[in-house]
Amino acid sequence: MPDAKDSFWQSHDVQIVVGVAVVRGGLVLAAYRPGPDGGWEFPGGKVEPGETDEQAAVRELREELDLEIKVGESLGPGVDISDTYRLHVYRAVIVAGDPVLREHSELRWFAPADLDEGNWLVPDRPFVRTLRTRQ
Ligand SMILES: Nc1nc2c([nH]c(=O)n2[C@H]2C[C@H](O)[C@@H](COP(=O)(O)OP(=O)(O)OP(=O)(O)O)O2)c(=O)[nH]1
Repeated sequence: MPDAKDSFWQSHDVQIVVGVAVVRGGLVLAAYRPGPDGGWEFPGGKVEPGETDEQAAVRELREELDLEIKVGESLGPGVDISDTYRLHVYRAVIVAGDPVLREHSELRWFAPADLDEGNWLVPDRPFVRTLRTRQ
């Protein structure tokens, strides 16, 4: 029998935020989210109703960076950002364009060995570790 806690979780919609680890020439693209809760993050954003993670990733990178990408493998299980948001991260390669700075304060290409998860948003850290150790 499900108890009250189970039915709460079952009825509770979790919204997915998709992050994209764009890899080019062995380097990973990081974007700096400004503000008091800022830090390095993967470009991306919230998946809209009716969209797949992949469609959201393509749309967000077009909007945020003017970049056309091809989405690849998932970097691992989703990580909770809060009670309502969960982060999914995928690898991607560039199909066309160069990243244009629009919404972040900085864009930087990191060699995997130089990735320091301590400077990243907390939910991103397991994915950053995966990139550093399994490039
Ligand atoms: N884009 C992105 N957001 C992340 C990452 N890690 C992480 O905790 N977040 C959080 C920050 C935000 O609270 C939330 C995503 O919000 P967002 O502002 O990027 O989403 P969005 O582009 O759809 O924008 P909006 O709904 O505010 O208009 O997820 C990450 O790697 N990339």
